[in-house]
Amino acid sequence: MSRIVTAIPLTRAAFAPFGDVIDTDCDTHYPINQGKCERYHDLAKVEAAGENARVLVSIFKGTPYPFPLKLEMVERHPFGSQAFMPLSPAPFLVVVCHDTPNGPGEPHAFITAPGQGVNYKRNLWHAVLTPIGEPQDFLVVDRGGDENNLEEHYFSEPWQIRLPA
Ligand SMILES: NC(=O)N[C@@H](O)C(=O)O
Ligand code: NI
Repeated sequence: MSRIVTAIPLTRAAFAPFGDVIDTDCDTHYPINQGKCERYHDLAKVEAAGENARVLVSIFKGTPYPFPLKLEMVERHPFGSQAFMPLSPAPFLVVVCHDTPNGPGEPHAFITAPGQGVNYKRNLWHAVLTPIGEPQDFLVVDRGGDENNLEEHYFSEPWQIRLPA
């Protein structure tokens, strides 16, 4: 079986089983501040569970990866969601897997549009933050708390993730 996956453009519909797309292409927006600001409202479901759970807001300064990407590992966060919102208008790679009785299944790869972010559902298998071509900073919203919130899975054989032509 080929272990090559080519990324497709990120859309709300395609990503819905995995989490939320964070962008302004939505109908949940309305003016605030006497019309001087437009609020794009409630774009992602933030989950934070466990003892002393709280929501964290952080900045990740990501280093780009070479492509095609050699995907050896995916991870998940059993106690919370994780959102990545780029602070610069460049695409990045999103790779997610459904869980199976034998661990993560085949990777699904998406390339974001410039300015699009994602929110991974709680306990979703995903590749680590993967900028493309240049360093990129992200605002990250995820969970803090007492329990260990990181589980890693190393594939028996790596996958190759390609960018669209
Ligand atoms: N470990 C960490 O904070 N980052 C990862 O969860 C990631 O998804 O990049
Ligand atoms: Ni993560």
